[in-house]
Amino acid sequence: MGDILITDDERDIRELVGDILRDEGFSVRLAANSEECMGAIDDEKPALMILDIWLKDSAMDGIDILKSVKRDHPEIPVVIISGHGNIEIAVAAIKQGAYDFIEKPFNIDQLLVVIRRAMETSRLRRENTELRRKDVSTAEMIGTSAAFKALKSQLDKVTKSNGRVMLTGPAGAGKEVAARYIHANSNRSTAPFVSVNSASIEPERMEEVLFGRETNERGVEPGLLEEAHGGVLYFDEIADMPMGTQSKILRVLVDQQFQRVGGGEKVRVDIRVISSTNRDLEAEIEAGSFRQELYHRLNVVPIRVPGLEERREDIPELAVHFIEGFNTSQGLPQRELSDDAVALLQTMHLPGNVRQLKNVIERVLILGENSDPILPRELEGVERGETEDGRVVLSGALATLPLREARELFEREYLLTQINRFGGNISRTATFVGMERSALHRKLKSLGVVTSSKAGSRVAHIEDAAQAAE
Ligand SMILES: Nc1ncnc2c1ncn2[C@@H]1O[C@H](COP(=O)(O)OP(=O)(O)OP(=O)(O)O)[C@@H](O)[C@H]1O
Repeated sequence: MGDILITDDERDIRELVGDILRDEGFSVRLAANSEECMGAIDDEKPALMILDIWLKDSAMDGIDILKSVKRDHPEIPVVIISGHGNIEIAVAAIKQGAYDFIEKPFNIDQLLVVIRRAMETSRLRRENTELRRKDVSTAEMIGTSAAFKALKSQLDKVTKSNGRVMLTGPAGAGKEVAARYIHANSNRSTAPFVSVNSASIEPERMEEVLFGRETNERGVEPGLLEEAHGGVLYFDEIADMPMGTQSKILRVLVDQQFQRVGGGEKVRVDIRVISSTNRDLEAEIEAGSFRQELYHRLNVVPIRVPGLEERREDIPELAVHFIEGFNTSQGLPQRELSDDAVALLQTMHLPGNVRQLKNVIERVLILGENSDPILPRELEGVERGETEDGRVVLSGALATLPLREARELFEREYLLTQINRFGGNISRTATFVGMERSALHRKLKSLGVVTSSKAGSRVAHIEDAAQAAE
């Protein structure tokens, strides 16, 4: 967080305010006239300004400085100090965008209250802008693989309806992104998208958070259900919802109304519910930890979000998207990816899916070298099974096998990964691995690797495993 810039031509006042704010834990800079003040802003943008209206021996007075700051840095809150009886000027300053004003001689407690409030308002404003930005970017769905196109066309079919959707798929695969996509393309897009992370709310507070509260002292405090009115309520990992809350949500879905905690009146809301899980809810029902009836109510349109494993072709496009995103949002370097780095990303084990890919990219941009392009060595060695000096680490199983079997095991894993990386396309795989197409076919056959269609894209797997699954 930046500091507070105090501009006052009266040395005693400027130093006194400075000392008090320092004692309160703020860092401060002092300016005696308009030149020092503008110079200090150019050096480093302050988090807040305290500005005297009358400045002796200055090219600009306080109002001129205020106008210039509001034009160039509208986000900096400015608190004006005005002389006693200068109310009109103070009001004019507020019209020019000052956050508040205090009159001389002022009481220091009063000044501290105004400063704290101004800091808090500006923090909330920043967070809001951040959230809006996040909202827009999370509604973006990047990917062109067959599996991803199949997902998108399923999502497109449900945007216009009001049907409850249950998104399933592994952690970090993009279930929330898919839910936001439905919302952004539906006729509810101008109403809120409210996300409920069932795991992060303490079970005993769950009902208050969802349904809101009514007390004599504080009146009505709306919950997330009311906040989502007209829009979408997204239950992230629905399996984490406590059983008691599950019954209450079920009742809301049946009755279309509910009561706030401590309240008597029935509240009606118009919400579309989208939920997600990476667990097997049918097994949770069997185990008695999820209500069957709620499952049926929520699972009207089930949609599976494929893990990154099934759409490795999307990795280059996603990686570039994240590099650009981190450049815009955090000013991280805009770097190119070398072909080898792309190949490595596409073959890496990424159990955390798109989220993990995003983290890998962020880490490289923060910790990596500052030259172009990004090289494979920057993408942590351990993730490709190598030690720092580039030697391959043998897994326990591999190390105990004779060479021929070990080589077979390696070849099978290697080719499976490569085929999946190229979306099941044998010609492209053959070119990359440096084999004739027909030789590759023979090799795959001898290793028992087959390809088949899954969710619209071709995936490779081991023959026996496929048969076992059927
Ligand atoms: N298709 C996509 N395009 C761009 N970014 C994506 C895409 N899919 C996922 N992401 C990004 O990956 C991260 C994880 O996505 P998201 O939170 O939607 O996953 P999730 O499946 O809901 O995860 P969890 O199960 O852990 O809640 C987010 O930062 C999101 O922005």
